[in-house]
Amino acid sequence: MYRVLISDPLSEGGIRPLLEATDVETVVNPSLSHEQLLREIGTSNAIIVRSQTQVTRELIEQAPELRVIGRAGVGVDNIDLEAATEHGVVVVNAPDGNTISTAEHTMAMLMALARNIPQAYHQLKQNKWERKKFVGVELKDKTLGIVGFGRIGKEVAHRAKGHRMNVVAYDPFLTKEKADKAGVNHGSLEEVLQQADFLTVHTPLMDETKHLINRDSIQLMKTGARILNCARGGIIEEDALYEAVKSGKIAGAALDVFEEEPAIDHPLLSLSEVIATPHLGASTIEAQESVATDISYDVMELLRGGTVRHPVNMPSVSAEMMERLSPYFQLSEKLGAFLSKVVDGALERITVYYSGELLDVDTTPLTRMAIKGILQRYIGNRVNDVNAFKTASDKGIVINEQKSTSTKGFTNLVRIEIETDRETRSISGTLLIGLGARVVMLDHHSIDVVPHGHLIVIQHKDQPGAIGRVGSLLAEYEVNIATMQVGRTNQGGDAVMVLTVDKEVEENCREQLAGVADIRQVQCLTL
Ligand SMILES: NC(=O)C1=CN([C@@H]2O[C@H](COP(=O)(O)OP(=O)(O)OC[C@H]3O[C@@H](n4cnc5c(N)ncnc54)[C@H](O)[C@@H]3O)[C@@H](O)[C@H]2O)C=CC1
Ligand SMILES: O=C(O)CCC(=O)C(=O)O
Repeated sequence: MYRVLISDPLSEGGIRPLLEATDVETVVNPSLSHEQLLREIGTSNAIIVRSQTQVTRELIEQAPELRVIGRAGVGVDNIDLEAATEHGVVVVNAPDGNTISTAEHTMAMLMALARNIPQAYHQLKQNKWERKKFVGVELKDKTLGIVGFGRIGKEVAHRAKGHRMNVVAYDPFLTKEKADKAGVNHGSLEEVLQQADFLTVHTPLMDETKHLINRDSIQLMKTGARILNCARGGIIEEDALYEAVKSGKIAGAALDVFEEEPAIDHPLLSLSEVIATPHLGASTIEAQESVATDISYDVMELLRGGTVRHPVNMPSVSAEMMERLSPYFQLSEKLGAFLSKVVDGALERITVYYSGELLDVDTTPLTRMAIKGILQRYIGNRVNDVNAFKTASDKGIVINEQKSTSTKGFTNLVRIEIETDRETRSISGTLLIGLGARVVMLDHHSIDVVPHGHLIVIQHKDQPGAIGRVGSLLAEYEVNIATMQVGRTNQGGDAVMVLTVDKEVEENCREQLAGVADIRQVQCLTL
């Protein structure tokens, strides 16, 4: 049974899949104190939040069972991604469901800002019929500068064009060609700032975007321009905006978000030119139902061992690529686990080679599984596919990935090589259609072994009688041999025997096997 904690208000309809799942216990409590939250997360396998709950390192460290943090929305700046990754916790968001609502909210703010609607409404409610004071500006033929041309930025552009505005956008991923296709002008950040009558930001809040719009950038803007922020507080430097509005450089601002929320008694709110909403961009029935449904499905999918569409702290793989790669996940992990259990010494370097069908695909997810398989021997399930690379690099292990044209006659081949301070060993495996994973080489010996169950790997000298002696000894310990493979380089030379047996081999038995003439090393492993 999985335990999922929902600590922010989420649409009831949206979380129905979770409430109805027979393998999930869902705890919904959006008003937990900090102490209660620490206690509740301690036994949860997943937590789902919006923007209120701060998923801090402290919280993550209190949650030994936590596997997933689900964000019902886009921004993940309230989640300590580094701590989540370090602890192998997958962070997943639901970025599609609130795009339209946030773009529509931005347009509502744009129009309200241009026509002073909140201010005029406020006066009228106080029985003051003021008309002269609230003369606005038209949007038609004005330039809307958009910083951040992702999902929301694009939807805002589309709507602004409906108002016959000129749109100029800046985004590091926006090329002139893409801008032409979207019917907007492409500019540098400086150009967007210089040309905008209205400037709206739609980037995530990250180190690179913190105070992206600051005193210096505001100086580049036209006097009398207006600024909107329906993305995140902190993208615009609040003190600089305050001064710019106060001085008349900026004619007005519309803010849905603040550096610190809830924003109560905020200096910007004291300015009549500043209109504001309390982080309502995504607050529509449709958006809330949509993000809650998306995140409920993805959290359940992850807990059940599946894959998700929008992982935040691991690279997302397209559905098509996932279909091609997923059969190799187990092969890579098992090869890694196998090799880690026979290699001796402190790990220094892991190199994974791919060939055949795997030559032209991004094999990073397979390397991640291989590393996970290897490191599990040393740190158990503290390593997983989220933190595999980070864990390896924290331990000073160098990871290499290489494509190779050497297929050894197989349609696909994964070869892992581990270098330690004592030796270098390698294993190769392939995926046989309809038959599954096979180990086809251990070091330079050809074998054919299913990487599963209890295995005995014996390094020996190729001499008559070696196999018989091993068989007799195992029989004495009532260990039944299921399969046996022998690989050798040349007659009378080094050889390897890999046996699959029906039960775990006792240490006594292993020691006696190791004492048999011509046997150099015996290793027992379970995969
Ligand atoms: N007010 C609200 O309730 C809501 C706010 N948001 C905020 O809006 C943000 C944007 O959401 P989406 O459009 O869905 O995200 P998105 O990921 O589709 O788009 C963000 C864009 O910002 C661009 N970007 C990143 N760094 C940049 C930089 N230095 N300069 C210019 N562009 C940069 C990215 O390349 C990307 O194209 C979210 O990160 C979230 O913080 C999202 C939903 C609701
Ligand atoms: O959950 C909310 O209402 C906030 C939405 C938001 O800011 C986001 O999705 O980034």
